[in-house]
Amino acid sequence: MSFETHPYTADMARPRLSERLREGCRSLWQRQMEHPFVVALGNGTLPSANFQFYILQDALFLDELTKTFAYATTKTTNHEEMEQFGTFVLNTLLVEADLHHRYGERFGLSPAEMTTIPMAPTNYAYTPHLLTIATVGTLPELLTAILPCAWIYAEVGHHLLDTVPPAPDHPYRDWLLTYASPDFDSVGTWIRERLDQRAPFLNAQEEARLHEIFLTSTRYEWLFWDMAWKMEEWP
Ligand SMILES: Cc1ncc(CO)c(N)n1
Repeated sequence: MSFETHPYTADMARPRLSERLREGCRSLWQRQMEHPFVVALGNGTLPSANFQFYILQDALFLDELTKTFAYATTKTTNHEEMEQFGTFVLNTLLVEADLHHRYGERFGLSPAEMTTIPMAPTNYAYTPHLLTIATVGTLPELLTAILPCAWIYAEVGHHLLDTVPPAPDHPYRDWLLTYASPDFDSVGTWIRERLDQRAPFLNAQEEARLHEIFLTSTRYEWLFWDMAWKMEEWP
């Protein structure tokens, strides 16, 4: 029986699954906002070498995130979901890649040149975490693995914009406006809705696995800021 036809019996007193997942790593979420890379990105003091490192790594990351969304289309027969995952594929390529290419241009790099840079260690570990779940995991597992990407960036974007409204000449203004936008919020909101809708059909073991996956992705999101702050290198 599919989740669409099964009666949805939400326990109103209990926080939603997505809230429980975030609550499980609350302090690490808070530490994302306080990471020196994030703070400096927000107030515009981040050295351009760090931002350049970050954008180049993130362009590589987004290619793998696009593939993860593409795999998601194969894990559902619900047309609305298939369409939304397809939209995420396109938007990741068009909206975010456009942002990256504009920054790439500022650094004098063409889109092709941007992909010749090798992945730094953290990126090289994070992306297979997503792709493994995308290929062999269930749809709730996939949704959980990508949720911190969407949710943390929206929270970071809003947090930074609220803390220091960026001046017109803020060097990272476009980045801040992209991730603090209602369009970007809707990505995380939609993923949470779909996951929460499936929550009543998961057993304790399956839910425990989701906590593990969510924590791992959240850890990698923190490490990604840290990678760019330290301009992480291979030995
Ligand atoms: C590492 C990382 N996580 C999440 C996002 C948001 O899409 C991004 N651009 N990069």
